[in-house]
Amino acid sequence: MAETAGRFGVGYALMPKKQASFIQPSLVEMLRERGIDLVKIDMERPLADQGPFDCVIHKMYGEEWRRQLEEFKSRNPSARIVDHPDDIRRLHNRISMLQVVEELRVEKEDGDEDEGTFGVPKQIVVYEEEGLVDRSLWEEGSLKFPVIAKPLVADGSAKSHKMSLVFDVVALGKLKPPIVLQEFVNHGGVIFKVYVVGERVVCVKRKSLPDYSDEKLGSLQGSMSFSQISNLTAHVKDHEKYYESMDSEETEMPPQKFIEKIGRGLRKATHLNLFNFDVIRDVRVGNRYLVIDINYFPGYAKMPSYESVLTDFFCDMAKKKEKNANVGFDAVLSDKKIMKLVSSGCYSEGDDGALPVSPLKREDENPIIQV
Ligand SMILES: Nc1ncnc2c1ncn2[C@@H]1O[C@H](COP(=O)(O)OP(=O)(O)OP(=O)(O)O)[C@@H](O)[C@H]1O
Ligand SMILES: O=P(O)(O)O[C@H]1[C@H](O)[C@H](O)[C@H](OP(=O)(O)O)[C@@H](OP(=O)(O)O)[C@@H]1O
Ligand SMILES: [Mg+2]
Ligand SMILES: [Mg+2]
Repeated sequence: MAETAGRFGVGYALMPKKQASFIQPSLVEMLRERGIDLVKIDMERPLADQGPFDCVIHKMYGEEWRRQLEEFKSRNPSARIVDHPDDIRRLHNRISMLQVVEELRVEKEDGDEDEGTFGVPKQIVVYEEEGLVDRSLWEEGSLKFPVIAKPLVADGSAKSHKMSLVFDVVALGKLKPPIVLQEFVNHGGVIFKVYVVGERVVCVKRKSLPDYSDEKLGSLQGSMSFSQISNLTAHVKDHEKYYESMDSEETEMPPQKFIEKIGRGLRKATHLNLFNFDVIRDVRVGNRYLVIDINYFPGYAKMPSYESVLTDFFCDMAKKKEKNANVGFDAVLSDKKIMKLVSSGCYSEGDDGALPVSPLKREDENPIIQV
């Protein structure tokens, strides 16, 4: 790797399809200009022998990979792992995935508009086939049809996205546990996909399943299968055009501050930096928002301005690294190093507090040790 002094190295471990969608030349170039080098990790060699990396990003699983990360971290304690397998694992089970939402509390601040409330749809998990025809589920009114049947395991496999909208008990009996039965909530045919990248929260609209009126339901039987209906899959080539069409969609966006508070609350609760969550607005209660899905390391390239959002994320990390490298030593960075930091592009003149120490500012305040 080229001269790394003053640069910030990011190693990535992604499956080929994910690498093709996420590591785009536009991202590599924008990062390079800001002093950040994206380097592919060779999965055939020990991670700890590669680098140097200030940060490792990944969407890989398995005990061997976890061991590699731990070995790398033990030899590079100041490097960041984004994100830790233990924190990602919670999202691989559709019950534990949404438990963090149920436990989340969001403070209403003075002056906040009436943002509404949030939660998750009613859902149960069925582990055995006999549980699928247990009349008590329906007689107590704990759930009502239609329900969405979702695989309990959300591990990124095609199988984990295979779902069905179930209209009656006969269709339930054909499902294969373990399975989550989640109440279908009419939401106006539009879903809000909320991308979180560190402190950044970006909400976009996507097409979703349509609403089902009572009379329509009266004529429906059995079930309807679908998969990744709100993902911008290959058939949507022109993302920009798609977003323009969705912008003209009259469904109102949720209050941005409210969504940001939920996104930042989930980030704090899960310790994750790279995820998105799907939100639907319950048409029965205009300002009731339900989180139905949380995804680790989603399709960021589908997010408008993904390059600059990801670049800001890595630049924030690079700034923190420089600050940490100097905190406690009252070090004064030489002008040369300051210039190198500024030239690396992650800092700009006048960044308030961005530079670890500013000799001019610090000298004004109090004598500090020269290094
Ligand atoms: N409780 C619900 N009520 C109404 N529609 C729902 C509900 N749950 C899911 N859907 C619809 O089904 C789609 C897929 O559900 P979900 O997002 O849970 O699946 P997924 O396979 O994890 O999707 P992704 O590609 O986002 O990972 C949603 O985008 C939405 O259109
Ligand atoms: O439209 P988005 O960005 O939400 O689509 C994502 C989807 O939400 C999941 O994150 C997928 O990952 P898995 O759950 O692991 O399958 C992403 O697939 P990927 O191949 O990009 O990782 C979708 O892009
Ligand atoms: Mg989803
Ligand atoms: Mg998902």
